[in-house]
Amino acid sequence: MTKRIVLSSDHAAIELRQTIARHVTALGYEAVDIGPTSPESTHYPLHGQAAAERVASGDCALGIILCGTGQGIMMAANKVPGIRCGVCSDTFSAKMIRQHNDAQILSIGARVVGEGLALEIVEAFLGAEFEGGRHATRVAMIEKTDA
Ligand SMILES: O=C[C@H](O)[C@H](O)[C@H](O)COP(=O)(O)O
Repeated sequence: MTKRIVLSSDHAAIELRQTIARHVTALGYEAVDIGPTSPESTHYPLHGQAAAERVASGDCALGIILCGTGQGIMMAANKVPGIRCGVCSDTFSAKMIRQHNDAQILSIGARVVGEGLALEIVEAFLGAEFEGGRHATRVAMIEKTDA
């Protein structure tokens, strides 16, 4: 089955989010872009939580969220129980948040990284798998704080 990837952002990242959604589709995933589409100012917590809920419910396997810095929307997503989201501005971190932290959601700052790097960050995140082992022990320790 095609992996479903949810995408959302605030107003600061609409164009980059749409570019990433097209790239995700070209890579063979199903992009579930939940908007917004209007350039009007909006509130990143709404969009971070909405994407995180799609992942937490199992509707989507992974997520990619964006705001100006990637920070605010990441903070909002991480408030949803069971969600692990990291902000990445480099490909190494994007790979490692999958391999070591089992992050289901990648956050990117549209005012921080350019389009070319953002697409490479997305590929690094989607192309990596959780390694388990000692990392699973540590992720379980994070999960305990949700209980
Ligand atoms: O972490 C928050 C994000 O970077 C927001 O995208 C940013 O705060 C929005 O700022 P403004 O309302 O000035 O466009």
